[in-house]
Amino acid sequence: MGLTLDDNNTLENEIPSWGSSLPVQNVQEMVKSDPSNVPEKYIRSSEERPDDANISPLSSQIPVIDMSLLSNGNKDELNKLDFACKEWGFFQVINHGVTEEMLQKTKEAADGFFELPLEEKNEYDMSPDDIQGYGHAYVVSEEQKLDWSDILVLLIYPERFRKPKFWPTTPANFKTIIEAYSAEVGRVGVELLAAVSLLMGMERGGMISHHKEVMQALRVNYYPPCSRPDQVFGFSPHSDTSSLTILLQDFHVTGLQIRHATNWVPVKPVPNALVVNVGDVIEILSNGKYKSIEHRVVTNVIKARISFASFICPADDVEIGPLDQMVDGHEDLKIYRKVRYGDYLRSSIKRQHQGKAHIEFAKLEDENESELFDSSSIEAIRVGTLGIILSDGRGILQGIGISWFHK
Ligand SMILES: O=C(O)CCC(=O)C(=O)O
Ligand SMILES: [Fe+2]
Repeated sequence: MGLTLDDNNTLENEIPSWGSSLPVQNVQEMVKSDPSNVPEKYIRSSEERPDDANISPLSSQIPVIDMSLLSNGNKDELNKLDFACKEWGFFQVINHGVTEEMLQKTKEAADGFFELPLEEKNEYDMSPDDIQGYGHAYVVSEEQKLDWSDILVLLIYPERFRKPKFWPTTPANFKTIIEAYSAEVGRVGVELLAAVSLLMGMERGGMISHHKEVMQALRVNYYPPCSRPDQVFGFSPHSDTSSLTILLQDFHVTGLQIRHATNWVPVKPVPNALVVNVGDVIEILSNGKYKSIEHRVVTNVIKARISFASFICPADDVEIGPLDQMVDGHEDLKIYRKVRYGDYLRSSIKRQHQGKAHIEFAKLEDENESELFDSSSIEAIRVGTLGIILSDGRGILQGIGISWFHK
């Protein structure tokens, strides 16, 4: 097959590939044909299920950040952001400048797409080697449990990475609206990263330059109603591999829950607010000071829910590791190693979502574990030695010895 130039004049095979997901049944269609059916593949084990006993009443304590104050350099608001990123890893943003009309139009565009007949939506089907398009993500084995949702993933920035074949042409204004909304979200992301830069001891532009070229991806999540919301997840517990995620959620249907201590806190919609969370990149750069919090989505019996997750990420070849100023120059305090962002992202996409397990890729050996094996704390008895003595013929001997010990 020859190379094709797309609408952005990019050779399609110059667009990096981040991974793929196995094709699975369309959930929206499954519910349409039999609303009471919940196949075994979606039913979680009793230890894993959404459990009402662990639901926290602290929803109203999730911090609300006023972006207009933040942009005007208000110190109290900056301190509030510091607290939010440290203690919650999640916050809602108000006065962000994205108009109510735009939020509404964005939701209508997605409603219009998901209402299309399956055959039409399938024109945007993810190809087997891609995570862009209409389908599912993080399905890596035939055995794993599945999420009660369908998704549409689009790479927005850099523009040359877009694949127009995945952009719905119905509703007719889908592209214009999603582009306009995403540009606004990009602006909010830059503003928030400027504030985070100040908190991490940099100039306002520090984080953005650290990203080299911001990559922004959009995942539109569609969660159909489910007759057994107590047994399934709309989205399995996970943390995001982004720097920041900016989420537009349904203002009437609650579904998102975030981990706080040992409980799960529902993120109750604040009208016209955007929900923002710290992603793994900021957790790694800040050496764990700012937390990329595990979150999950639960379903309900009555109403479908749509959310728009915009992921703000660094360029593929950016090295991410704890910034020196976050450990006061103490190398030994670093809990993460330096990794190439593209490698981090790819290693996480290869895995099934299992909370924060994927961040291990960037973890240095656990301090406590290494203490456990500190030789000074072990009284060992040498039980054997294997030695090899080599002579170079001039009487100079070299020895190699391997000893084994028993405590
Ligand atoms: O639907 C939501 O509220 C959250 C979605 C999410 O966590 C994600 O897309 O990464
Ligand atoms: Fe997420």
